Amino acid sequence: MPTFSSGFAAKFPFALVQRSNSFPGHLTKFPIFSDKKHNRQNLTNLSVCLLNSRSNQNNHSASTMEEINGLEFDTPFSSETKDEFSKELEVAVKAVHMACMLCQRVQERLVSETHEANDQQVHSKDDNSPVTVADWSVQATVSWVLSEAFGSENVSIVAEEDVEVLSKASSADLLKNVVKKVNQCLAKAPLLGLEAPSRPLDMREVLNAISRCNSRGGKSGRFWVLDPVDGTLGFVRGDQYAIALALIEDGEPVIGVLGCPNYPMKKDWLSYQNGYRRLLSRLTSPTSEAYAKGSVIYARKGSGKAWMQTLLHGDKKFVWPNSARQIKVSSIGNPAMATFCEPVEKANSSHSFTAGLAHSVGMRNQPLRLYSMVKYAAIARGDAEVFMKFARTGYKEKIWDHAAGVVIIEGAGGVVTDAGGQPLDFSKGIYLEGLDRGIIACAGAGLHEKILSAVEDSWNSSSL
Ligand SMILES: Nc1ncnc2c1ncn2[C@@H]1O[C@H](COP(=O)(O)OS(=O)(=O)O)[C@@H](OP(=O)(O)O)[C@H]1O
Ligand SMILES: [Mg+2]
Repeated sequence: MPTFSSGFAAKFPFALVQRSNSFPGHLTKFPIFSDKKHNRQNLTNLSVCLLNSRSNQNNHSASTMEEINGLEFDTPFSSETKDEFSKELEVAVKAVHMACMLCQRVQERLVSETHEANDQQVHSKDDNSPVTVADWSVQATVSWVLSEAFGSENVSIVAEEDVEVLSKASSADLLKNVVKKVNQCLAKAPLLGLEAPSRPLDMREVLNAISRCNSRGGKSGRFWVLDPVDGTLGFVRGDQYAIALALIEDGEPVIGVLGCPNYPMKKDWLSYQNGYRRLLSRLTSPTSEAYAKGSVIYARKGSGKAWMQTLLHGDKKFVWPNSARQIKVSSIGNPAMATFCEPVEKANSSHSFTAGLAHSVGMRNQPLRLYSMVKYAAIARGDAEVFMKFARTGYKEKIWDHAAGVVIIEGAGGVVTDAGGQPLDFSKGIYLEGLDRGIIACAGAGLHEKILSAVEDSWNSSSL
């Protein structure tokens, strides 16, 4: 049910409301009141509410967009408009909420422990990238939840982690810790309306849940894609990270869910990279509104919408779809006002090339450097206008680092392509095969075109 601020009601005095699902159907004008009670009476049983904007929706002033972004909808999928993939979406969102709770707990400990204790929590994979107890625990938890909901024979998952390190004899304590975290997390399933296991899972069952995620993707059929902790560096540094889950059908991502446990409620806090948590706790009290952080963002392909929910706290129950708020990309099209985001690590994307591109299109703001797919979330929430990533030649982007983000940005009204303007191809296995140079996501088509042509102009003279 939407609620409206008095400012919004003054600007948009009525809503066009559709009584049936036959779009555009019979539209009726309903006055908008600034109090919940009147709107509730007015809008009960009405399935679609089209806001009567006096101006073009894509052309709102910043203050108007804030007000639209601030609308509370607690029924993104009403019973009358049940859509394809609605059960998949519901289960995926709930699984990601659970994963967020698990990660928050692990990160709290990681950042509060001594360096020596931390060394035992962070492990190295063969490629030297870091992995923590949270990566395996989230992968086991999400795999178990999806298998329970849809039957393990129907669930195919591509995910980042395997059980190689965990299965070594020297990893016995680590495995015990993972099993403990998974069981603690699954015990909370009833809070989300999901079933908890009838008894705690044992080591074998946890290892099975992790290694079940061994799909290699492909161009036909349905599979899930999971990055249990994206931005592991940010995670271990007490900074931004994300849990990313997507569903791919016949090579196309159809559902995207991003858990962003440290996404601050205030946009300004996003720019404090490194030591984000320390800074936040120094400047605000844990009870203040600014401290409140964390969201789960999701979208379903073709719905033209993206949604955001705040994280669960304490023993509060979650009743789907809980309180979801629609999010939209920024309406800023002028490069001089736009902000671009990019990976924190120079090794993951050329900062000098993106700085040159930004300068040539007239972007003047400092880049927002964020770990993980929180960058996709920032574009979808309207907190930045452009995301660019240009990895070194030879690096192959993985599908789990992008699938959820693409669905969400598109749902929020933005555009994501490679640097040649082609959609990302999720149908070729675990890599984004054929990716042309880099990834460019934008709030609007105008900015996107400008950056694509800047890439064409400067690529040959770059060292990439
Ligand atoms: N060399 C290189 N170039 C480009 N990308 C790489 C590279 N190495 C790894 N990765 C993948 O990038 C994921 C992290 O990307 P981010 O955008 O979060 O980078 S950064 O940490 O902010 O610098 C990271 O995801 P996680 O491993 O889940 O953290 C990797 O999948
Ligand atoms: Mg990743």
